[in-house]
Amino acid sequence: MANKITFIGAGNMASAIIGGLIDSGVTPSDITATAPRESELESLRSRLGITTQTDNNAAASQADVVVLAVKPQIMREVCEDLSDTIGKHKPLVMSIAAGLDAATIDQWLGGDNAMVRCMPNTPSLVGRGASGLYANARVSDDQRALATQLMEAVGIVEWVDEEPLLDAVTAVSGSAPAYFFLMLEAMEDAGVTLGLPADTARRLAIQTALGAATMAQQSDKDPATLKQNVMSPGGTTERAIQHMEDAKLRTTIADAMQACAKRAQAMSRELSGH
Ligand SMILES: NC(=O)C1=CN([C@@H]2O[C@H](COP(=O)(O)OP(=O)(O)OC[C@H]3O[C@@H](n4cnc5c(N)ncnc54)[C@H](OP(=O)(O)O)[C@@H]3O)[C@@H](O)[C@H]2O)C=CC1
Ligand SMILES: O=C(O)[C@@H]1CCC=N1
Repeated sequence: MANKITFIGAGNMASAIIGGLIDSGVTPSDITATAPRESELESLRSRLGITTQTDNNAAASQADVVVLAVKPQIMREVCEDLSDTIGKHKPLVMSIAAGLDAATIDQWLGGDNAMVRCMPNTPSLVGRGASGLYANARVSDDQRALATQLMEAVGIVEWVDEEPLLDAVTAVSGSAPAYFFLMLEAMEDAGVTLGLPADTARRLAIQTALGAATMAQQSDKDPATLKQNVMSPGGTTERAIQHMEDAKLRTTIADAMQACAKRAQAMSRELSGH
């Protein structure tokens, strides 16, 4: 990938994608990241060898792809400040912000931009990311291929044809690493209550999560069948799963994901004003 990529914002999500891109073979000097504080950039520069800048416009003016990776709440201010530079150079603009639609960001950038909205997740850092992508009508086939290539360097890519579906992607994968981390926390705590040392419980729970996800990915059986295969009639797993069903764990998960998608929609209304 010989394109110059600039990340506006160098926090958790940008550094996860950048780390994954470098591991996948992208030349560090082709990547620039910006943030207001030199102290935050210094550690990224020394750890990853990328170029850093505190000046968003200077960084964007060099780029074929500008990835907007700041918090949604400051996106307007950042975009309005970048609008002249983006208007002049017309890079492909990718936003990874939750709940901010492409048309609003395009308008803040001055309009008529090729925009890809992307909902990535933090496992991008280890090449196991999952990203949902949506392109506006100005994105060319080559730019679409470039966005795919960029995010496939750090995981899998699923394109959606309708932009609101990105709120569903946020619920299913963008926010979802946190659901699994919560499960790991709870399993470690319960393992300790049952008498295991914390580090032993943590290692066993993590390996089991990895093993189950790998089986689900590689098997031709669906998750329900794989679950059934662990459950001997009258055995231990059946008792555990029955407890989860009685406690309405499925409903809790469904409600949590609805709340996640609704929050993305509400953020969009709050921040775009429509
Ligand atoms: N974290 C996640 O799992 C995911 C996040 N996202 C989206 O990614 C975006 C970033 O989230 P996340 O990485 O978690 O947030 P962080 O707060 O970790 O990162 C935001 C970055 O933007 C920098 N920043 C602040 N103001 C400016 C500015 N004016 N110009 C340039 N950079 C600036 C911050 O610097 P400083 O620290 O100095 O303020 C920081 O480096 C959000 O829009 C979020 O919705 C999407 C999917 C998953
Ligand atoms: O919590 C958030 O708002 C961001 C978006 C998806 C994951 N983290």
